[in-house]
Amino acid sequence: MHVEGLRVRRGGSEAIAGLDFDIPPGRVVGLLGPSGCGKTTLLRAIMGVQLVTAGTVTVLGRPAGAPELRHRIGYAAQTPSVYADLSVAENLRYFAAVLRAPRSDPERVITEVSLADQAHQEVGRLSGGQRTRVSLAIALLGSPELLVLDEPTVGLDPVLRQELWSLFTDLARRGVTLLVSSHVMDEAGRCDLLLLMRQGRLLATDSPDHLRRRTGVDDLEQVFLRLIEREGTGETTTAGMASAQPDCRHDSHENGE
Ligand SMILES: Nc1ncnc2c1ncn2[C@@H]1O[C@H](COP(=O)(O)OP(=O)(O)OP(=O)(O)O)[C@@H](O)[C@H]1O
Repeated sequence: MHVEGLRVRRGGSEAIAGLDFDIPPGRVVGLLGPSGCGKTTLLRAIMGVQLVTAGTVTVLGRPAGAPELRHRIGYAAQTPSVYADLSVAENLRYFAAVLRAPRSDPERVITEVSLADQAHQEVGRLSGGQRTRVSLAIALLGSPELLVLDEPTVGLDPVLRQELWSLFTDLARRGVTLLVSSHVMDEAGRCDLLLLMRQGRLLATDSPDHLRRRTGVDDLEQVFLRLIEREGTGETTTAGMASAQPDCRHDSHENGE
């Protein structure tokens, strides 16, 4: 994925104020930053559903929003788009048919998001965290090459969060690229690469380990604060827009971008 000179205006102000970065395939990439910093807007631009003021977004070698990308990208928005009056399995079967995903996919993805026990429950009667997982399961249908997930772990207990992050790492090992937004810093440490955003700009694009080394602090929340301080003193330019470093690679990368 390649983003260059991206600018977006929303509600009369600049939600994205000039972004440039690359995401190599087969990584778990965390998009982190405070509420309102532009994470959802960036994800929408990557999905091709956001009007942009300037810049280009290239996804899997095609312009964002190109029709042929529909079957190659899985997207779970922050607000789950699922049918409340259908069961989990019925929702999955419906979306699998729309996406022409393999017939065995609903069962597979229900297990992957740990919803097997709720498969026959109406979605409207599930908890918020369970509904989010239905949305995530839909994004996994058809085994997409890129998964774009907007805050998929909100409302989940630590055990489920851990399970989902293991699933993300597993998928990346199989060559899937994951872009996952979160404002929970303890999740940042699980990513191969972090995009740290603030007020529509990137503070840094780097692996958690490099960021720790660069700032001299271990806790990623403190790393973020350090980078903000440095930005105030004009030091962040070196904190840079580098792509993923060699030591944050997974073993296999089947998908070229
Ligand atoms: N529908 C909208 N109309 C106008 N402005 C919007 C709209 N949605 C978001 N914005 C503005 O765009 C900016 C970026 O919002 P965005 O939703 O991308 O942030 P975010 O980082 O995803 O926040 P959160 O973590 O709270 O979801 C904010 O200033 C917000 O007020």
